[in-house]
Amino acid sequence: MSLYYEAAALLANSDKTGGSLKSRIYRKKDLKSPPAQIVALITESSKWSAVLKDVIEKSGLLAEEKKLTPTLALLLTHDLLISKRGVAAPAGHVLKLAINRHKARLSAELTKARVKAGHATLEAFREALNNGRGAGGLQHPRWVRINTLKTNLEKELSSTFAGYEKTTDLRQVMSVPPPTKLYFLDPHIPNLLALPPRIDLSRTTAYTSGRIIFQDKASCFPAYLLDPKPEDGDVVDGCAAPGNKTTHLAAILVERAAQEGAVGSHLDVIAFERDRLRTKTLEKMIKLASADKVVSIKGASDFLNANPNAQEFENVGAILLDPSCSGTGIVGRDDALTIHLPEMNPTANGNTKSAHGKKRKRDGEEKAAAQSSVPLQLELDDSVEEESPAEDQLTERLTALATFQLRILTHAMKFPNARKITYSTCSIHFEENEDVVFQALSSPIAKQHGWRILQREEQVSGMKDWPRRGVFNVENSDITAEFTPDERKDVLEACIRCDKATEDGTMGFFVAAFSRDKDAIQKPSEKHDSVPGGDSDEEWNGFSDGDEASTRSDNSENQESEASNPKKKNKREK
Ligand SMILES: C[S@@+](CC[C@H](N)C(=O)[O-])C[C@H]1O[C@@H](n2cnc3c(N)ncnc32)[C@H](O)[C@@H]1O
Repeated sequence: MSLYYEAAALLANSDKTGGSLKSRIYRKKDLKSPPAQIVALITESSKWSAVLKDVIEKSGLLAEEKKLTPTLALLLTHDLLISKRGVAAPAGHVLKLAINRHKARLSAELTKARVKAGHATLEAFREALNNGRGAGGLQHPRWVRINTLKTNLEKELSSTFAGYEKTTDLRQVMSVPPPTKLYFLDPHIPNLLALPPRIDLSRTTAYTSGRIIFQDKASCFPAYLLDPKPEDGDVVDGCAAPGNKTTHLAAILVERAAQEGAVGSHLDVIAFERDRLRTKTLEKMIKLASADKVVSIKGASDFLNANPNAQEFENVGAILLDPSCSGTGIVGRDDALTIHLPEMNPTANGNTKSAHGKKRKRDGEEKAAAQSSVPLQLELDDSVEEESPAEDQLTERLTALATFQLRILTHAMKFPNARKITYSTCSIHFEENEDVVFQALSSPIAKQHGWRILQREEQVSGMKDWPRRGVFNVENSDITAEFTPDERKDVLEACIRCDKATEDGTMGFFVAAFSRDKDAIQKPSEKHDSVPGGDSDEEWNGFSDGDEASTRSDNSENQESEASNPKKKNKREK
C-alpha cells in the first residue's frame, strides 16, 4: 500500500478507531510508510486544502480519474504541485500516472489561485499560508506550561528556550513572523509561557519527555484557582482525560508540599475518567509528566457512580470538575486540523458525474465525498482536551449538557469533607456556565451542605486580578428571583471568563470556584451511609416544576433529556 493509500485510509478512519490522528497513526503497527511521513503529508496538505479543493474541482480531475477519491486527489495534488520532492511513488505507479496526466491543468489552476490571492510566487503563497493570521492581525499563541514535576522554569529557559528573547508584550508574541524566537512569561499563572504560534516544539526532548506541556492559558485556571494544599487532603479530578489539569493539580500540590516543608507527606490526586479509550491517553500523559506518584487513576469509571460517603473518599477535600461541554470556546489550533476536500460533483464544471451516469464507488468514500463541502475536522495530538462543537444541534445539546453539568457539580457537593470545588467548561454559553453556577448554588444540596461561591477577593492572586468576569443573560435564566441584585452581582464577579480571539490570547473558557466553611462540614453522625441513589440528595436534578426529576442510571450527558429538566424546556418555549 502506498503512502497515499495509507494516509487516505487513516483520514477516512475506516477502522473506526478512536483517538487523535497522531495516536491512531503511531498505534497502527502494519503501516508500510514511516508514520512521520504520513503525519507530514496530512498536516501539510491540510494547510493547502482550501486552495487545492478549488484547484482540483476546477481541473475536473475527479471526473476523469476514477481511481482517485477526493482525499487521494488532495494528497497527490499537494505533492505534485507544492511538495519540493514531488509525488512519492515509482514512475509507473498507478496513482502517479493518474495525477501526472493532469499536471498542466492543475498547475494552471494553482497559478490562477495564487494570482487571485495576490502572491507573486509560490514561496510567497506558502509563507502567507504558514503565517495564517487571525482577527486583528493577532494569532493565537502557543501556550507552554513548564511541568514542575520534572523541571523548573529557570532550567527550561536556559535549555529549551535558550536563544529566545523575553518580551513583556503578549501582543508581540501574537504578531511576530516565524521563526522569531520570543517568549512571554504569564503574569497570572506561574510557570506558563506564551510563544509565537508557529514555533514547533513537538519534536523537542522537553516536549517528548514531558518537561513541557502544551496547555492553553485558560485551561490552567481551574487547578490554579482550586489552589490545592497538602492539608486539604485528597484532591479529585472528576473528568480527567487527557490529563492536562490533573498533572497541573499534581504539580501544584507537590510544589506546595515543598514550600510548606511537607515533603514526604501523603499526596493523592484521584483522577476519574469515564471513557475507556481516553483513559489510555490519561495513563500515558500522567506517566509522561511523572505525575504517577501522586495521581491514582480511576479509569473507565464514572464520577457520578462514586459514592461520596465511601471510605476511600473520606479524605477528599478538593474537587476539580471540568466536564464535557459544547466546546464552543475552542479556537483553531496548531494541534487541530481542518481539511477541505474537493467535491466529486461540483456543479460548476458540470462534467463530474460518472461518464456513464453510474454511481461511483470509491473505497467507501462516497459518503465523505457527498459531504465534502463540510471540512474534515481532526485532532492532531492527544493533548487536545476538549470536545468538538456540535453546532448543528446546539440548542438541544446545550440543554442536555447543562443538565449533566449541574448534576455532576451537585454530585461533587456531596463529598462530606470537601471544602473546595472548581467547575469549568470551554464553552462560551451562559447556559453551561453562569446558569449552572446559579442553579447549583440554589440547589437543596448546596444549601444543605453549606456550599457558597468563592468570592473574587478570596481567590488566589492572578485569578483575583483577572479582569474578565461572569456575564448574565436574563433571557436565558429563570434564576433571577432566587438572588437579590447584590448577590447576583457578587456571584458574577466571582465567575471567571476568558474570551477567544482577543488580545489575551486565550480560548473561550469559564471557571468558578465553590467553597464551604469548616463548620458546614457534616459530622460523622450526620452522614448518610448510603450508596448513590439511596440518598435524598440523589433526586435533585436542577429546578423542576415538581415532576419528573428522575434518577437516571445511564449517567450520560447525551441521554439527559428535557423531561429531567423541565425548567430548560419551559425556557425554550418562552
Ligand atoms: C473536557 S474533558 C476534560 C479535560 C481534562 N480536564 C484536561 O484538562 O485534560 C471531559 C472529560 O470528562 C470525561 N467525562 C465526562 N463525564 C464523565 C463522568 N461522569 N465521569 C468521569 N469522566 C467523565 C470525558 O470522557 C472527557 O474525557
